[in-house]
Amino acid sequence: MGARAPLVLASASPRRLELLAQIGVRPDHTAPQDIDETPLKGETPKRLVLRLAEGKARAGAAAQPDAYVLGSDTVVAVGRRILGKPADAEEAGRMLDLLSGRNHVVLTGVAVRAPDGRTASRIAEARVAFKRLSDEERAGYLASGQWEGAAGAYKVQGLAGGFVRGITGSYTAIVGLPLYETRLLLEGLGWRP
Ligand SMILES: Cc1cn([C@H]2C[C@H](O)[C@@H](COP(=O)(O)OP(=O)(O)OP(=O)(O)O)O2)c(=O)[nH]c1=O
Repeated sequence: MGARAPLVLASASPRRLELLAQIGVRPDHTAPQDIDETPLKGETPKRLVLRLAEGKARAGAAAQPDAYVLGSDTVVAVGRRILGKPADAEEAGRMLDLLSGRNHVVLTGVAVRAPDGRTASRIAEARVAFKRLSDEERAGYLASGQWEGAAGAYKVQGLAGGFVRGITGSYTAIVGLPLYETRLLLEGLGWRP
């Protein structure tokens, strides 16, 4: 047996590191990948999160081919719209207006590339019921700044937890890294801590 292969988390998200730590997985390092997250014309949310998760894993592997590389991507799908991270407070407000009083789906794609080049990926999702926001709640949430860096302009693990009436599916998919699927992928490709 050769030396143990390192694990690289191809992400800038501290939440993803925390989630991995929760199941005892500690990447040797993180390598954020700055890839274009714009959906292709007609692309479904599922295809988008898979493409981006695989793209992040592949880009990370280009820099470190001897490592296991983990990439993931989260979007919110409401009706036929796909919501990524808002660029500013104005866009965040528009996203909150779309979510207010409706159900939506959060999807996270996760991909692992092994040192031998095999890649495996999965999608996890959650259905989220969001309360109708009053003008005061909307303004207060925008002022909190917690919308920054979150798909759909909210973080269920913060103040917005108080807006969520119910969740069906994977909670960790909403926070950015579905732990069940991630564990299956790492184990399936032979990664060992
Ligand atoms: C809906 C929701 C999203 N999010 C976060 C998870 C993801 O980090 C983020 C979606 O953005 P992503 O583009 O998936 O990830 P990122 O930009 O944070 O990190 P990287 O691309 O480098 O891996 O939204 C929450 O933390 N809580 C929530 O309730």
